[in-house]
Amino acid sequence: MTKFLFTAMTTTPEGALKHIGGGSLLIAWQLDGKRVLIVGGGVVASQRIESILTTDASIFLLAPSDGLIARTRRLIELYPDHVSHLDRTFSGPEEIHNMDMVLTAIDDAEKSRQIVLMCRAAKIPVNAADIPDLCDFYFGSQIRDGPLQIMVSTNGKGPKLTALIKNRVQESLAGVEGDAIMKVGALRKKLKERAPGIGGPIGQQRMKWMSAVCEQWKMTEFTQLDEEMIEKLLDEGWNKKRVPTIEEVGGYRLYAEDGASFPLNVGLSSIIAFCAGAIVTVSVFILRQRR
Ligand SMILES: C[C@@]1(CC(=O)O)c2cc3[nH]c(cc4nc(cc5[nH]c(cc(n2)[C@H]1CCC(=O)O)[C@@](C)(CC(=O)O)[C@@H]5CCC(=O)O)C(CC(=O)O)=C4CCC(=O)O)c(CCC(=O)O)c3CC(=O)O
Ligand SMILES: NC(=O)C1=CN([C@@H]2O[C@H](COP(=O)(O)OP(=O)(O)OC[C@H]3O[C@@H](n4cnc5c(N)ncnc54)[C@H](O)[C@@H]3O)[C@@H](O)[C@H]2O)C=CC1
Repeated sequence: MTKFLFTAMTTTPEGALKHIGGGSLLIAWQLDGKRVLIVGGGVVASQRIESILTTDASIFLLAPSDGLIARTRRLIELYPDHVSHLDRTFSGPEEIHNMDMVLTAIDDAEKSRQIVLMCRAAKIPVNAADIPDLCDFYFGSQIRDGPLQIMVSTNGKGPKLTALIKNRVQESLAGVEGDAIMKVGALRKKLKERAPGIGGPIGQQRMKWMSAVCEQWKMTEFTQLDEEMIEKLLDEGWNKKRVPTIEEVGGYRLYAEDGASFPLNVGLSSIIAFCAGAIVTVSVFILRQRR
């Protein structure tokens, strides 16, 4: 099945056309400086706050104090610069005025529907936790590691399964990806300084070289990059139109596999040291017993 989906994404347009419709657009929505209204203060609202806190949006949490669960209350206390509590029940269309996004998470389906319709009239994107059919977009199960963001969605068909599939994806990660991406980001920034310009032949060359480096280096090798090594990688690589190895830029090939959590050389020497220590301890113990 996975293969099938990949095929649809990567082969000819005719192949992709077979799978048109029925899905959602998966995008990373930038909310910097935007105003997000969350209506409700229960379990789902607290999850919504946590999701939106990963962005740079201003959150307005509209719910009566006596309906807040402890987690929501705590989030309001912890992040006063990001979350403003509006202590009341939803009163009418003026509540959505100037909002860029609205999320309802209330235990009142009729009110939720009314809020959605108000948002629709005002052209404000809206998610109603209890009415999938009326949502402009769905939430999904998320994995986050710095700039790495992975979302699993079943398009409203099986929310619990999203969490289980997310766990499987999480298990397949080495835990170094976020760090590696940060370093790749720093490398791309320096490359653009060295070879500036948007598009054109220089843009093509930059993309080709960056893609080649990403393909040939391991994730764990990227994590070693510091400013000095980045300069060397650009001197020896970009300037000479080739991809140097990690050793050539002053790093070392530490890991047997991307997922290995200890350096091979340190790992081996630790094992030898451990075995030697164990032999000495056992010998001393046996000698003492004999006396
Ligand atoms: C359509 C959608 C709208 C939206 O909320 O955006 C929606 C709708 C509904 N969920 C309901 C139930 C449950 N939702 C969860 C959990 C999650 N639900 C999430 C998303 C979504 N839920 C959107 C579609 C996502 C998709 O399919 O890809 C997750 C992924 C993200 C998040 O909410 O942040 C988060 C897991 C996060 C994580 O753990 O990683 C659990 C399990 C649990 O709580 O442990 C249950 C109980 C078990 C079950 O029903 O599966 C019901 C009530 C159904 C009823 O009354 O029977 C409705 C309304 C309905 O379906 O009518
Ligand atoms: N999308 C999802 O993942 C899930 C959705 N749900 C649905 O989400 C909804 C919320 O679930 P929970 O957070 O568990 O509910 P909850 O009962 O814990 O919280 C409801 C909150 O809404 C507030 N509220 C009610 N009417 C309000 C109004 N008019 N104005 C402002 N605040 C109001 C209450 O004070 C309370 O804080 C339910 O309809 C539930 O069926 C439930 C589980 C998962």
